[in-house]
Amino acid sequence: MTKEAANELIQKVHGWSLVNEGDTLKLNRSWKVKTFKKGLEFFQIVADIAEAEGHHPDLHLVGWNNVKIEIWTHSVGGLTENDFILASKISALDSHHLFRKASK
Ligand SMILES: C[C@H](O)[C@H](O)[C@H]1CNC2=NC(N)=NC(=O)C2=N1
Repeated sequence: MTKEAANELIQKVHGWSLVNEGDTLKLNRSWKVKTFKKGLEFFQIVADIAEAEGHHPDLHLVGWNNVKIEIWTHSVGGLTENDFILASKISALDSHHLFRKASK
């Protein structure tokens, strides 16, 4: 989709940002987790959604408690509606117990 279309849809997925990485549009969101293992727990829940959707995010767990998820569609080298659907399903998770308070 175009940058214009993405700019419209991004407003509907709370907490996510639109980034342009090497000319590829991606969705991006970060959290701070309480512990390293809670980060992995979060990834497991996200993995279950990804498998159910047949759409898979890039998962990063860096510096023990910084989780970043990027979503884009590799096959088109940019964003599709599926990326926004996956992002909103991740945001709808009840996973507050895994995160540090400040990072929401
Ligand atoms: C065959 C299979 O459905 C495809 O390879 C899917 C799997 N999950 C995917 N996930 C994402 N994010 N982008 C893709 O292009 C993609 N392709």
